Amino acid sequence: MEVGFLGLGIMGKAMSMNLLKNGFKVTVWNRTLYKCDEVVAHGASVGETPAEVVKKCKITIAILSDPAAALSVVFDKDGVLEQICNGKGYIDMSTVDPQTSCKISEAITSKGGHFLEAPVSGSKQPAETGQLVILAAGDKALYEEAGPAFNVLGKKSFFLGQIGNGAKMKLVVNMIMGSVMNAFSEGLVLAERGGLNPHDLLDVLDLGGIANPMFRGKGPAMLRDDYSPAFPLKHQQKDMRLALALGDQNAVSMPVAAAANEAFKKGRSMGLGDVDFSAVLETVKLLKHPS
Ligand SMILES: NC(=O)C1=CN([C@@H]2O[C@H](COP(=O)(O)OP(=O)(O)OC[C@H]3O[C@@H](n4cnc5c(N)ncnc54)[C@H](OP(=O)(O)O)[C@@H]3O)[C@@H](O)[C@H]2O)C=CC1
Ligand SMILES: O=CC(=O)O
Repeated sequence: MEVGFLGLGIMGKAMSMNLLKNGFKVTVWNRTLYKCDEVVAHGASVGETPAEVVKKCKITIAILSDPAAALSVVFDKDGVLEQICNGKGYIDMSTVDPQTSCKISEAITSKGGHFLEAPVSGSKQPAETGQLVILAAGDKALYEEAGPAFNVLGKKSFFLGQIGNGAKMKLVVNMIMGSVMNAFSEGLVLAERGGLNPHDLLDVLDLGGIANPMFRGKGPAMLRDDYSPAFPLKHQQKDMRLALALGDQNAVSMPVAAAANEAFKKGRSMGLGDVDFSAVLETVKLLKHPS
């Protein structure tokens, strides 16, 4: 199967490499062209524009930063809309809000194309090892057609019904993840300032009822101040912001998520937007040790 792939950031590069390794023919496009080099070295072709990729491929996948990027690649000059037509499918795996997904869906389907939103849960390493969780909604026939690609990219796919449900599920999951990361960061600092060994805290957490792969995976690096980006902090803050808007729309009070959003915003203001979201720990460390 020939697949188009738009966006070769942390996730897109890992996912397109996985498709190549598993025998898919892949044509890629990235706004910053040099980021295509590594996947081209592994056999990918390059399209000069999103439109050119869609023209060549029956199914095109995108995974881009945020709603503005997702909309730009579809609606701008040389964008997806210029070539999408009957018989072609477009799958947006970016984390966006349901309104953005609906706007893209309406535009694609008004041209006769098929659209699926399919944001993913799981980060750089699950993307590299094909262990993502795929949260799809929209065109069921396209979901089934994309099954062989989803089986390579993920360990489990969910079909959640109408457009918007995939985005909503992803935002709920990431709202919880961002809130938990803040509580974890406060715990690490509290343990250390309270005279405990934070490595002991990691061991204790790992044996109890709140044991968590995120604590196990990121905790030791956080204690070394190592924030190599797997999930950039700026994207986690975008997800908190979009989840809070969903809370607004549904009159759900979310004081914990609102506080977590503020902490990620603080992280951005400290210049931490491009490092891993676990760097929110630095916003807790900022508070002075009581004398
Ligand atoms: N990293 C992670 O752990 C996970 C991320 N996600 C979500 O997946 C998406 C991608 O994340 P990730 O790969 O980490 O992000 P990156 O920041 O590494 O990559 C972002 C991609 O979007 C492209 N892009 C940004 N703005 C534009 C624009 N205006 N027009 C065209 N292309 C644009 C970038 O192009 P360029 O190279 O030119 O800048 C790049 O290809 C996000 O929505 C994120 O929330 C979901 C699950 C896990
Ligand atoms: O969106 C981020 C993730 O780890 O999932």
